[in-house]
Amino acid sequence: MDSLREIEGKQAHDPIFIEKMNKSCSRSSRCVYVPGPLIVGAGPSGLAAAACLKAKGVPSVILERSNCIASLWQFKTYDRLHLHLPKQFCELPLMGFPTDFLTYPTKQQFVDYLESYAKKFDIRPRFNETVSRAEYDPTVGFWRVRSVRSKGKETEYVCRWLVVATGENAEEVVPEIEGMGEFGGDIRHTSSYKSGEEFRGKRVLVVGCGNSGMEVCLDLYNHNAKPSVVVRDTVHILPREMLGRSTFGLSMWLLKWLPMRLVDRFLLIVSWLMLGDTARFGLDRPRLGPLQLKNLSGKTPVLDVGTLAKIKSGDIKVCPSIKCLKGHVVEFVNGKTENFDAIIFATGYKSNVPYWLKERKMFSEKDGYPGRPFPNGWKGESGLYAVGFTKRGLLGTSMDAKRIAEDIEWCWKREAKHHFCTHHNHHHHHHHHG
Ligand SMILES: Cc1cc2nc3c(=O)[nH]c(=O)nc-3n(C[C@H](O)[C@H](O)[C@H](O)COP(=O)(O)OP(=O)(O)OC[C@H]3O[C@@H](n4cnc5c(N)ncnc54)[C@H](O)[C@@H]3O)c2cc1C
Ligand SMILES: NC(=O)C1=CN([C@@H]2O[C@H](COP(=O)(O)OP(=O)(O)OC[C@H]3O[C@@H](n4cnc5c(N)ncnc54)[C@H](OP(=O)(O)O)[C@@H]3O)[C@@H](O)[C@H]2O)C=CC1
Ligand SMILES: O=C(O)C(=O)Cc1c[nH]c2ccccc12
Repeated sequence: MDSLREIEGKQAHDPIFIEKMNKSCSRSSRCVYVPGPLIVGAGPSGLAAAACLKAKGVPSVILERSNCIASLWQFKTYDRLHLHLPKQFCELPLMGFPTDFLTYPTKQQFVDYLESYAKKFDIRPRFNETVSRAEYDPTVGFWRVRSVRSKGKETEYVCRWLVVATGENAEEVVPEIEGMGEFGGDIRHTSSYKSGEEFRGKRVLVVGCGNSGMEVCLDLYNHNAKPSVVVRDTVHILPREMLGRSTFGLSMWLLKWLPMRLVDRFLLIVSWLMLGDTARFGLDRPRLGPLQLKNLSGKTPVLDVGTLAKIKSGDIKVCPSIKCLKGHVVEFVNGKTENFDAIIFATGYKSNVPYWLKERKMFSEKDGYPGRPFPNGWKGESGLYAVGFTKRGLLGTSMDAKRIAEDIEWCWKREAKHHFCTHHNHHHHHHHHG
């Protein structure tokens, strides 16, 4: 709140911006000028970008649709979730995890870490503000960002830099299946699955065998539910650890010395020794190796935390694609039918950027990701940036955030110098309140 008052204060003092504002803010909505970058999304990516900017003396404003930071982690993940990459690969820039965290921090530990991260860098997002539209206005050289609050109140923010941090998991993906509306049981996405507790004794069909689907199956089994999993395609399952090290860490280390093809061969051999031939249980492997596939298509290998053993023992059944639903009956594409009490879609997420960002160059309309491949997706034109769209988890987020802050700092300092000699110099004599 204080930061906003300050912005409005500055705006009120600045004849140039009042003039621009009056000319352009034709809508009845409130208009706010943001002197630094505007960041959309207060997940790890938005926080990392704000912190890196702050460390370089650049103030920013974050708009977040939810009522707290890291809403994906706080509201849309299950209870038993831990980070599945070791902690050193999940730290944000400028502040490490506390030393007492174990290798794979719990989701609560990760959320606590993010809270103290926000506190340390004095990041106070504006909550309950959903960005519904953002467009570059070439006549004034600024981005116009419209946000909607709960009572339908609109604000138009005007800024020089726009940082997109809405994430790869902004909206749930649920397939259309014939008869879905009339299914007799509980039907939901993994984003609203908390624990197997409420499924005790129930027959549950989990659709999708990514990391979410596989772990939810195990959780259901541990709560004495009867889980089955739909596997429609090939999948790489790797043990989370091999040779006493994390598979991810070991892979990163080997990639320093060996080509990806050989590291993949190594991963597949060790996986075969540890897990056996997964195809025997209905889990065929893709033709490409796990790292090559991740690199080319973004498809993440499943890091097994015990699900495979339950598939082997027959406690978790593997099913083919669903053909249609009728009452409590699920018909599969192979013609077989089976009764279920609940269906959980572990079918993943998608970006929501094409819904609100009116821009055609940087982001692909099709999938809502930057068009340029890693590591060059972070920068667009006219002060547009993206953080956290690398398909490389929090490691990718950190890289993006650092680069963006460096880029904006350069521009910001140059502008500050320029303004200092002209009509904007009073900005720099203002004191911060609160
Ligand atoms: C179950 C699960 C486990 C994961 N585990 C790991 C892991 O162990 N290691 C790892 O590196 N990665 C992991 N990931 C990947 C995950 O993407 C990152 O951990 C991280 O959450 C990405 O941060 P982000 O800020 O980019 O996106 P998010 O965390 O999704 O944050 C984006 C924020 O933007 C907000 N937002 C969206 N649209 C708008 C809008 N229009 N207006 C305003 N605000 C908006 C959202 O409410 C949200 O708070 C996991 C993901 C999931 C789903
Ligand atoms: N412990 C951790 O740290 C965890 C991390 N994660 C991460 O979170 C992100 C999201 O993971 P997740 O939620 O698993 O989503 P993913 O997108 O990774 O997986 C979705 C799965 O659903 C399948 N699928 C999609 N549509 C259908 C359909 N119509 N019928 C059958 N299957 C379908 C996909 O298979 P197909 O290949 O055929 O498209 C894929 O296997 C990932 O980055 C993941 O690694 C998730 C859980 C735990
Ligand atoms: O949790 C995810 O899916 C991530 O985005 C990070 C990640 C998990 N497993 C991986 C394997 C290779 C590269 C990134 C990841």
